[in-house]
Amino acid sequence: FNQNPLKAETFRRGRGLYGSEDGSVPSPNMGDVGFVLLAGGTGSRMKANMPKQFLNLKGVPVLHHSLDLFLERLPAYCEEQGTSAPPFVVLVMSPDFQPDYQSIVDKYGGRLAFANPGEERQGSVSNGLDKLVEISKLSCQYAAIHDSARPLVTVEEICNVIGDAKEFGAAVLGVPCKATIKESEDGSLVLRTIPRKRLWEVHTPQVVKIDTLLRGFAKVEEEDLEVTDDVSVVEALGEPVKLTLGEYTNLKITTPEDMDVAEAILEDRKVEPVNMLA
Ligand SMILES: C[C@](O)(CO)[C@H](O)COP(=O)(O)OP(=O)(O)OC[C@H]1O[C@@H](n2ccc(N)nc2=O)[C@H](O)[C@@H]1O
Repeated sequence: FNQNPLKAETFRRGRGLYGSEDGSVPSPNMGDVGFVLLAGGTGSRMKANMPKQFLNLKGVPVLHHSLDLFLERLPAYCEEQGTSAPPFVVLVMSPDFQPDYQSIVDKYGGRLAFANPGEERQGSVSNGLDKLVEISKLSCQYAAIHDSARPLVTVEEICNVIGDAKEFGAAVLGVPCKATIKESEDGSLVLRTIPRKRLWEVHTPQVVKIDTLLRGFAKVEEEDLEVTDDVSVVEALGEPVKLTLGEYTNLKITTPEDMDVAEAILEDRKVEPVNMLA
């Protein structure tokens, strides 16, 4: 890599090796894509006095990074490209915090709506999806579900994953696993090692046809399956899910040290975080 700066750069950015040859970004029509932004967790692993989506990341709450992206930066990019912007964002948030965010909902009149969280992430997605179907009056064909705990996702990644969902019906951002992963039955002894070249760590947004998601949720409920992400319900139906190469930087804030890493990554970027409540 030292002798080949281009390859080193490609590797660092996670692009090119597995992604489009020329590194071009598609400009899919997003006029039929609704976003469900999940901010309904309690963040117990963070050991903070408030849920992690409200912690301060480079001057603004973690959640605001995604709100600004979905409500401002992505629509601006779509306009620049001459394509339709995503028309709706559903913000899944505890009723305890909704009054603090009502002014943003009012500001984006009709484009942004609240939904209440479920007990688990899956329940929050289901509530968000119902709200999206209600406010979009069936005009959205696709749902892009995003964890507010992933504040570093980029416009480029979103365009790529939406482009793939339009082609395959469902797509998920992810990166090839860097670590060797062991499976254990009892949490003590190794059962086996899963060949690393088959493993991907997946991120969000996960973009799925709404009608497929609704069918998948019905099946998951019927068979009492446990799912920790959204495309799992598509897998449960036996339908294809495209892996869209994302960036290693799209990390999920889970434990305190993730905040420092996220802050350092943001330092490197030109985007100035915006306080959406200001
Ligand atoms: C979808 C993936 O990101 C793919 O890697 C993960 O599987 C998600 O894993 P997870 O353990 O559910 O991650 P968490 O960080 O606890 O939650 C992800 C996001 O869902 C939201 N969340 C969680 C639980 C819940 N009842 N309602 C929610 O809206 C959290 O606020 C967070 O923004």
